[in-house]
Amino acid sequence: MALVRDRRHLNLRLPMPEPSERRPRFPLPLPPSSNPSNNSVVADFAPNDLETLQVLGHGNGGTVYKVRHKQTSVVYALKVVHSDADPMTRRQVRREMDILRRTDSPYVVRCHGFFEKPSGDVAIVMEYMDVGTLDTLLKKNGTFSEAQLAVVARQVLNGLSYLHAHKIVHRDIKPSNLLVNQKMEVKIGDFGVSKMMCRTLDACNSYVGTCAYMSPERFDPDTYGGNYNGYSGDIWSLGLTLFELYVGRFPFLPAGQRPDWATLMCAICFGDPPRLPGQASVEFRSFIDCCLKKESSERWSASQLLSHPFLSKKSGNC
Ligand SMILES: Nc1ncnc2c1ncn2[C@@H]1O[C@H](COP(=O)(O)OP(=O)(O)OP(=O)(O)O)[C@@H](O)[C@H]1O
Repeated sequence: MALVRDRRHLNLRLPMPEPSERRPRFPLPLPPSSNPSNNSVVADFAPNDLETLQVLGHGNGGTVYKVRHKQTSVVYALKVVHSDADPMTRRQVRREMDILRRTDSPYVVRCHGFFEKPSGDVAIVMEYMDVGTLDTLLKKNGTFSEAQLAVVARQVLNGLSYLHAHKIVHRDIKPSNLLVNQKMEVKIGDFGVSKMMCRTLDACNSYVGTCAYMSPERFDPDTYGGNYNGYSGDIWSLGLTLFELYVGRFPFLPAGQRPDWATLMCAICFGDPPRLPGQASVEFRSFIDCCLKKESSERWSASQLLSHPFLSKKSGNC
């Protein structure tokens, strides 16, 4: 049985090693991007260029700091994975670097550079998102209105549409991986368990990511869509994320119930998709239904959802 790490409420990860991805460690500098037209800025940073201001958070992949570039005073977020991290965590941060250096979208958190310290610590310099995550906002301000969710959904779908067009599956869409800034821009972050699909029929390992947000076909590919390719799994996770931001709690479990892996898996695979409360509009209900189709082949794609009527709701600040 997979290792279940229950670090905090609803953050159940199933970090299974992926045999196809057991690549040897490579020293920095990283291999060049396969996309020569990529103009995302991956600058030269040295550890001494940056001054640490505060800790922003801890994830499975390491610690994220708010830092300031000493010469330019520009503030960044610095994700550091320490040299003593387990091999899987180090593999994840290298995968995250590999993906971030290939992405260039206003809807994906921007990467400004990488470095490896002589101690073996590996660091990613990222754009600083000064509000935090959608999870932070939910805890601070309470639930989101439909108009706010339409704004969030449009931005995340633009990000997913970009990633999927570049054959990148995120595999861990959830409120704490969607970053927000003061301009109310929402960007996809944390690519630690993401995957670049090299071939059209590449299978996607089912047991990575946060299991609470996993789609039925990740647990049971034969019943819910056969060849699991991952793209529609990101849409399921987005549907659950928006649902949670609307009702203020994770949809599959009664309020206050502590989740365990088996209960969640049964609810996701054998139960009906969750239903929004009665006051939800027809458009929102339809949008969530299109994301939460249990049969993965019936789920709408990111580009289809971008033309769903729910997204034309009048905008509202997060
Ligand atoms: N670019 C960023 N700007 C501002 N804060 C950030 C940024 N990236 C991450 N953070 C903060 O650091 C925290 C930890 O991020 P990290 O990506 O390491 O893990 P996580 O997504 O919270 O957890 P997990 O690894 O379990 O998914 C985030 O929850 C967020 O609060």
